[in-house]
Amino acid sequence: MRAAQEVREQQVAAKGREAKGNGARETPRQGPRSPGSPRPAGPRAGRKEAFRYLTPATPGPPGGFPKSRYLVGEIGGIEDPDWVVGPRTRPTPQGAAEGWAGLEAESVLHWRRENRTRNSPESRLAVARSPDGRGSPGYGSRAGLSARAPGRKLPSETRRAAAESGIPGPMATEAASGSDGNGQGGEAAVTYYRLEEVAKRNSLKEIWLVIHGRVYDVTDFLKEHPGGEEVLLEQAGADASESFEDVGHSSDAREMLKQYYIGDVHPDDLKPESGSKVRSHFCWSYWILPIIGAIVLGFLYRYYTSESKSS
Ligand code: HEM
Repeated sequence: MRAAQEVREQQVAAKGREAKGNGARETPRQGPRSPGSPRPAGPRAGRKEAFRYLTPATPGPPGGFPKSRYLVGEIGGIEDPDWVVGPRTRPTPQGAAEGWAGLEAESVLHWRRENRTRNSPESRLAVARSPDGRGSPGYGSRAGLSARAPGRKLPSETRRAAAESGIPGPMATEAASGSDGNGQGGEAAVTYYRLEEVAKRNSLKEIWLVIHGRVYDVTDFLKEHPGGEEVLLEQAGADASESFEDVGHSSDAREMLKQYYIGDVHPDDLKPESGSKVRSHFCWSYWILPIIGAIVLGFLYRYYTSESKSS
C-alpha cells in the first residue's frame, strides 16, 4: 500500500511536469483496468503485450521478421543468432527448414534461462516446479546459452539479495518430486517462505506476491506489467490469487508466472483457497440434486399409478 502510494505520488509529480512543459497529452493515458471492471471492447483491446523479442541478428524468414504490434522491444546482450524468434510464432516445418526457430519468444527465453544453469538447483526448481507443473515449452537439447534480460534476477540471486537485505531468508529448502519439461521425473528443491517474510517485500525496491500458494518476485516485472505497476503494488507482499483470477489473465500471463517463481508458501501458512469451497459445494450439489430428483420422480410415479388404478 505504501509502495502504491509512492507510485501515485510519482505519477502526480510527472503529470505536473508534463503540464508545465509540453502541455496536455494528446491522447489520454490508458490506465490499468481494475479487477472486476469490464473488459475494453474489441479483441484484446487496450492490451500491451508483455512479450519481448530477441534481436533479429539473422534475417529469419524471407523478408525478415514482420514488424508486429507485439514487438515491443529487444533484449540486448544476446549473441546467439540461432535463437532469433518471430512474433509469437509456433514451430513450423517451413521455419525449421529455413533454420530459424519459430518458437514463442517467452519459450525461448525460458529455455535459455533454464539451460544456462541446467544442472543447478535453480534450473531444476524452475522446470520441475513451474506453476502448471509441466516445465517450460520449447525446451531444447542445446546447453550453455547465456541469455537473460538485463537486470532480471534468478531465484538464487533473489535469495542472496534477501540475505543481504537483512530480512530473514527462506524458511527451508526441501526436496519435492516433480517432473521436468521432458517428462522425466526427478527431485526438485522447493524453497518455502513464511507469509510474514513475503509481507516484508512490499516496497518499490522489492515486491513479492503470493498466487495460489506460490511466491513470485515481481520486482523486475513491475514496469513491464501490461496491467500497470499500480495494481501489482497494491498487492505487494500479499496473497494476490483472487485479484489475479478476477482479471482473467490469459494463458500467456500464466505462462509468464514461471519466470518470477521463487518458491512456495510454507505449508503451515497455507489457507484453503476459496476455489476449494466452490469445489466442495459443487460436490455436495452433485449428489443431492439427483437424489431429490429421484425422490420426486418416485412420488409422481406412485401418484399416477394409484390414479390409474382407481379410475
Ligand atoms: C506475476 C504476476 C502477474 C503476471 C505475470 C501478469 C501478467 C499480465 C499480462 C501478460 C497481462 C496482459 C493481458 C493478459 O495476457 O492476460 C496482464 C494484464 C493485467 N493484469 Fe496482470 N499479471 C500479474 C499479476 C497481476 C496482479 C496481481 C494483478 C492484480 C490486480 C494484475 C492485474 C492486471 C490487469 C488489471 C491487467 C489488464 C487486463 C486487461 O486489460 O484486460 N496482474 N497481466
